[in-house]
Amino acid sequence: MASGLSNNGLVFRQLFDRESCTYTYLLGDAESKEAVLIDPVFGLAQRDRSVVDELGLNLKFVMNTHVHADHVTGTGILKQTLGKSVLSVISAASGANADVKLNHSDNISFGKFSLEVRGTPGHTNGCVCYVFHEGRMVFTGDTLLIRGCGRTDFQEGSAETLYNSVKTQLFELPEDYLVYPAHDYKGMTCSSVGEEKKYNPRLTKDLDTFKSIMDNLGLPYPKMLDKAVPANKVCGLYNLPPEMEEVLSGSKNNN
Ligand SMILES: N[C@@H](CCC(=O)N[C@@H](CSS)C(=O)NCC(=O)O)C(=O)O
Ligand SMILES: [Fe+2]
Repeated sequence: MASGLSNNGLVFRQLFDRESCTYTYLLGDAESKEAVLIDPVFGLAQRDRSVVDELGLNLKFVMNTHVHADHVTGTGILKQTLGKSVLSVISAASGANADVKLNHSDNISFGKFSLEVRGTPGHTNGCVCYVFHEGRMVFTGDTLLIRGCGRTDFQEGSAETLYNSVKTQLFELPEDYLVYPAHDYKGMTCSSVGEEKKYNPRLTKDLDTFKSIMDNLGLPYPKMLDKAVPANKVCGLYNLPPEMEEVLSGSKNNN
């Protein structure tokens, strides 16, 4: 195996979308070549596909942490271009369509590795985090951001539920576990459970203060909200904005 590609047999890449500031994560087993992709973005499906191909991996699962509101998922288009052996994955509680619908404490395996599913509602009802114990990492979606957390003012959001999810499901993990969120807006790439327990300006507060912070974030709604949520309930393949439909018909022609 070429050096620099893997660590203890793990292949790991953090990929970024400049438009929505979304992180997509590729995890693979260098031995069996099985891999998973977490939170892909529609417009970057070709990039993701190239990385997977160049590293000699075979995607087994394309997974989402939740129904995203700010971008269309790349799940459907990747499935369409890579074939039926690639399975889409999201939580059952999300209410979205997928090949595999996860529940709390399920496991997703790729080669000799596996991800533990933890239900972490609050940002949305169907949010889950993926804990990768072998790598001492957790993929937190929009539940826990670096020095922040997902907003709770749409998509069934509840500040109290999110607070309890973080405290019981994430802050109980070992402090050295690295935190990999679905977004960062300030150029940060990863954190750790210990750092967030100590420095997160929202989640170090008591519940009432947290609720008041969340009630006063004053964030504009994501520009894509009305288009992204319905599209993401069906793997990002239907009810797409016209410019994305064009990409999709292109991908069919290229098959
Ligand atoms: N400006 C962006 C949307 C930014 C935003 O609302 N981000 C979400 C995660 S995507 S659902 C969020 O929870 N942010 C929390 C925070 O504190 O920033 C756009 O228009 O797309
Ligand atoms: Fe979100």
